Amino acid sequence: MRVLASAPAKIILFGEHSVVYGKPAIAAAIDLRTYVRAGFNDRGAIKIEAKDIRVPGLTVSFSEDEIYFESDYGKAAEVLSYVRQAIELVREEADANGKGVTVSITSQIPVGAGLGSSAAVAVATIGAVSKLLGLELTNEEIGKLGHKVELLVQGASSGIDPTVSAIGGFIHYEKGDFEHLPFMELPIVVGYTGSSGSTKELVAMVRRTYEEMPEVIEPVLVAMGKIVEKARDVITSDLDEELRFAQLGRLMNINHGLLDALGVSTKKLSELVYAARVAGAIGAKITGAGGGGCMYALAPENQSEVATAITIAGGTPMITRISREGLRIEEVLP
Ligand SMILES: Nc1ncnc2c1ncn2[C@@H]1O[C@H](COP(=O)(O)OP(=O)(O)OP(=O)(O)O)[C@@H](O)[C@H]1O
Ligand SMILES: C[C@@](O)(CCO)CC(=O)[O-]
Ligand SMILES: [Mg+2]
Repeated sequence: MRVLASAPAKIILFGEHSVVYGKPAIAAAIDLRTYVRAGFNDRGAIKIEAKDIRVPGLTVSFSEDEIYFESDYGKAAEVLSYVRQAIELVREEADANGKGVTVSITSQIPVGAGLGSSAAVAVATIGAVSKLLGLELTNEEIGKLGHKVELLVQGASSGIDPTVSAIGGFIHYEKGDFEHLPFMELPIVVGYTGSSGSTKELVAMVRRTYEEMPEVIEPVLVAMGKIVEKARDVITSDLDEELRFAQLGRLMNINHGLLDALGVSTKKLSELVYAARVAGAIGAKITGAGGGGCMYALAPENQSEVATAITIAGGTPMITRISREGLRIEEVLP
């Protein structure tokens, strides 16, 4: 038997980092996906084939008649830890420890770019392997297992990324509980800096600053939580669209300033944010953990001008849509 599953990327509209401290956040699944194919092997081993991930530390040396491959095995294992933990958790749930499982991954999501590649790969792996092992899990349960994977690998995770990747759509999230917000088409442009940041390291960096000066950082996190509540009120209000976008844009700009204050912006991210605003976006901010990765801009009138400005500033623009669907079983073959 073989199973193919897919799970989407996400953007965090408001509330990244503060959500790790129990504050609310708003996120949406977007139409970039990670695909995981799972099957059995008879070696009793976990075998992972990850086609889109570069393994750091691989060295190949050539001599007259031999080719040597040398690899930093520690780093290779670390890079695959989300997938490995996901498979181990499902094998445990299914009482199938020791069962040989092979997974093969292909992904459209840039890695370490704030678009939830870690959550999508964990959720799609859990989806494919649970189906393979005959476990009946709801998408919500799979999101919770994805959260466990992120906690095991990163040490800290709010769970918002695996939740939105598993269930899809547009959500308000707080301490493990989520609520679907009314669906709205968001005229956004995502701008990718081309560099990556590790969520594990960025979350740990914010934690260190918080522990050094809680009296300074706590009010920043509280303000971020208030931004999210205000944004939810705007999204669910019956104000006309123009007014709603104008208010959301201002809230995005304030949220970006506070993320910068936490130290998770970079020169390039801020350049893309300002380039988008100058080109007419009504709001722009980092999305995800920062330290590189992506920003997004709200541009109801002029998505293509904003995309061009992001390109001129050295970024890669992506015009994406919200994905109503989360985890999807694409194919089950006997
Ligand atoms: N296609 C993939 N195949 C295997 N592992 C992947 C894949 N995509 C992501 N990962 C794992 O996820 C890690 C990146 O996760 P990280 O949380 O740091 O960034 P992100 O999820 O892309 O961004 P954010 O958490 O800010 O939304 C990679 O180093 C790798 O371990
Ligand atoms: C930085 C963070 O808030 C969002 C990463 O997409 C981490 C998390 O919520 O687990
Ligand atoms: Mg991640």
